[in-house]
Amino acid sequence: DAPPNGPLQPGRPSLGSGGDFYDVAFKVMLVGDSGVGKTCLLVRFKDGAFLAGTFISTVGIDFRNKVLDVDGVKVKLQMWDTAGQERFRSVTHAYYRDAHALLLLYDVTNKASFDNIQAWLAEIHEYAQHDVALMLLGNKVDSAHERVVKREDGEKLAKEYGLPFMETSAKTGLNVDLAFTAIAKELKQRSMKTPSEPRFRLHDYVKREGQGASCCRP
Ligand SMILES: Nc1nc2c(ncn2[C@@H]2O[C@H](COP(=O)(O)OP(=O)(O)OP(=O)(O)O)[C@@H](O)[C@H]2O)c(=O)[nH]1
Ligand SMILES: [Mg+2]
Repeated sequence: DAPPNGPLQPGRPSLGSGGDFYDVAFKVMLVGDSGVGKTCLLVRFKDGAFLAGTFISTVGIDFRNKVLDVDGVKVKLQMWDTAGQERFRSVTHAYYRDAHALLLLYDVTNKASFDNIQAWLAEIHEYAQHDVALMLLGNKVDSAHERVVKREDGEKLAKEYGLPFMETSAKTGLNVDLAFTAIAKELKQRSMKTPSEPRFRLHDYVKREGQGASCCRP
């Protein structure tokens, strides 16, 4: 139900089919290995809750909407929660093309999910728009004892590919709102033709606002 993302018309919000008013809408897709916490991250952001207990793997693709107020502009994020399982890959490939932003997740307690990031990036390169807004997230940082991927490893990989990076926890909520807000700010800025406004810098914003281990480094 998202309208085409034409120029903003403040004061003339669109009415979504769910009865939600918004000025501009974007599609954000979550990708990464099965079990890294994509669905939990989305549920945490949307409902402020954590899905503990039995892991229910996503089948195909799922949708959730949320309207955010970004500096006085109502930004609707239509969020696509993809299945990480290999057997659904052909289903999710079809959605990449329409995504304005991608959140690429790995699980800091699962080395394989981190090692697979490069394969995910290759897939993104193949199927997504070349200018898609992309952010790397290392999830489950609440599980300190099970951690096998160091924060520095995530930072290094992100730097190598020029990606903004944060560690998150769907369980505690750490940096979850921030990740989606940062993406919304970036997309809003890109869609607005106001050269007078200082350019929003996703990298700097995430670095400045992100919480976590950065507090403890020298
Ligand atoms: N400790 C901890 N557990 C988490 C976190 N996020 C998710 N989990 C757990 O990890 C498991 C997988 O989470 P999901 O969100 O369903 O994973 P997914 O990436 O959507 O997996 P697929 O749908 O198969 O692609 C569940 O048992 C969650 O409870 C987190 O931040 N911390
Ligand atoms: Mg899922």
